[in-house]
Amino acid sequence: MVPNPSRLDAALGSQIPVIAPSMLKVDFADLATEVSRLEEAHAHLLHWDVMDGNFVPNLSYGAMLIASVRKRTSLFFDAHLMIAHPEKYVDEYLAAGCDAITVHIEAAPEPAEILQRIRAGGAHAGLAINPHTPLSHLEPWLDQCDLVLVMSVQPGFGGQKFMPEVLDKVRALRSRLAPHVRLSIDGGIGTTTIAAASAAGARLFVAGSAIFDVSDYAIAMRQLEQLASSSLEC
Ligand SMILES: O=C(CO)[C@H](O)[C@H](O)COP(=O)(O)O
Ligand SMILES: [Fe+2]
Repeated sequence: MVPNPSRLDAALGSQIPVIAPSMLKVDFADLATEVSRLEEAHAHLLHWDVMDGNFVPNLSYGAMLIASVRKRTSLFFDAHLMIAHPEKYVDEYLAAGCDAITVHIEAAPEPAEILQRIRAGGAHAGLAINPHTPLSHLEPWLDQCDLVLVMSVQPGFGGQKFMPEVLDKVRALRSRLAPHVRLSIDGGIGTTTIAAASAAGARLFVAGSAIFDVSDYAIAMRQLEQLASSSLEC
């Protein structure tokens, strides 16, 4: 299956909040079933957390696994590359069928070429920013991005506590710096935090524990969606 960027628009609508299940807490022994359960729960996309044990102190999976799941589903694939030297690997993620590929500004401080390569490969290009990195590092590249992912935990692990101080970044991006970019927030998003993230301007909400720690994924996702929708900033 080839990447199809227009499906992000279909998935996101204009300003409709979208929940992005993080494929970090799935049952990897039964991955195909997990993907079917998410499809049945009306997930629009899958968020793939790629960790290299170098850029972050944890190791997850890579392009081979994503490519094998690509054969089973047409869901939008949102790859979050928490890896050093992403320029060496981005082509593998394009070939694996990712529809959006996000690299960290801390791993690619001069990302123009990599963003251009992602777009040329037919995918949406995203930049992620860690909680303690100033927004000024992102600013020169915002007009070359389709997505910005604001980390609301230190990247590397699921199940961490949401850092409310990152909401200032979300607000600045939304209101001033990048009002047209799809704003994603990742880490500690759940029923007690999603409303604040939505009110600040996030529209794509990555959630791991808040979905996979609940037995019914559909109920978990619907509740998050409702909380996000009822708190949209004006
Ligand atoms: O990028 C990530 C971690 O680096 C994950 O997407 C994130 O942690 C999701 O998990 P949770 O919702 O449990 O915080
Ligand atoms: Fe992530």
